[in-house]
Formats: sequence, C-alpha cells, structure tokens
Amino acid sequence: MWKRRNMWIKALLVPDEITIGIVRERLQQPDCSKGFLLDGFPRTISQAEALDEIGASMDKSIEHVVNLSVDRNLLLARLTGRRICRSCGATYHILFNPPARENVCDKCSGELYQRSDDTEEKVGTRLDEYINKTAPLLEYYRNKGILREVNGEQEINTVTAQISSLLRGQA
Ligand SMILES: Nc1ncnc2c1ncn2[C@@H]1O[C@H](COP(=O)(O)OP(=O)(O)O)[C@@H](O)[C@H]1O
Ligand SMILES: [Zn+2]
Repeated sequence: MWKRRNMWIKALLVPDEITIGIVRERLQQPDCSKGFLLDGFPRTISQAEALDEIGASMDKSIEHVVNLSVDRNLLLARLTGRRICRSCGATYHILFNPPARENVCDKCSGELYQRSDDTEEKVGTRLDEYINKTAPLLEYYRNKGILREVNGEQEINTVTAQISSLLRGQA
C-alpha cells in the first residue's frame, strides 16, 4: 500500500505486479462475464501481456483499444486546470468547464480541490512515463489489428459519440 501511494504521489506508474493483481481480481467478478471496459490499464507491455493471459483464462480477448490523441500542451492545460468536488467527485475545469461559483460544486455545493498529481511538474512526469512505458502499446495493439484512433481534442460530446459508435462496430 505504501509503495503504491508513494508512486502515485510522485506521479510514477505503480509496479506491474500490483496493478495486474488488482485487475485480475476485478475481472473475475461476475459483472465482468459479459464484457468490460478498462480505463488506465494496461499502461505497460507487461500489463498488456498479463491482460491477454487473464482474457484467455476467461475465454475472452480484447476487442477494441481506443487511443485518444491530444497535443501535449493541451493535455497540460486540461490537467492543471482540472478541479474535483470533495463531496461528490464531479469534475470541472477552471477555463473549459467552470462552476458557477469559484471553487464550489454546482451539483452539491461541495468544495473543489486540485489533485496533487495535477500540478505542472507532476503532469510533466506523468507524460514522460506515458512516452517511455505506455506509448509502446500503440504498436503492440496496432500489430494485433485492434487499435482505433479518436481525436481527443474535439468536444466532449463528439469524443463520446465517436467512441460509442466504434465500440458498436459502426465506425
Ligand atoms: N495501469 C497502471 N499501471 C501503473 N500505475 C498506474 C496505472 N493506472 C494508474 N496508475 C497509478 O495511479 C496514478 C493515477 O492514475 P490515473 O489514471 O491518472 O487516475 P484517474 O483515472 O483517477 O485519472 C498514476 O499516476 C499511477 O501512479
Ligand atoms: Zn459536488
């Protein structure tokens, strides 16, 4: 637990054996038997290989991998401006989706806070981790023929619509 927390605070990826164990256990729950959607996993080649094995043991395989591409500076702006409600978890952005009253949640009047890994320095570390450890997955899944690309710089509604139509096999 400590190790995991420290890595998170430093904005580094937590060790593969920890995340793989969490995902393996979760995917064995009955609600995953008809299918599941993963966000933020796999983030390394070893995680992807482990996911293939977990899938094989369930008689399943990954059908779609969606790559949302966003320019580095826009990602930096999106993350450093993100604010989250302490009470209900709603997400805002100081410029792109501001609450009606500064630092107050529109939905529940809770207080908004900034995630400790959403500072400029930590976002830089997270992006470097992405380039070094996660970007190689693009090639991994392109080779399997299941990589799908969506332009993540579009509006939220457009991105959502494009992802759902490609998951339904319509894109
Ligand atoms: N697949 C993963 N492998 C290793 N570490 C991970 C993984 N997913 C999340 N983490 C850890 O958790 C932190 C926060 O993950 P993130 O996906 O940004 O959270 P959220 O989904 O809340 O935005 C990462 O910086 C990393 O330390
Ligand atoms: Zn709230």
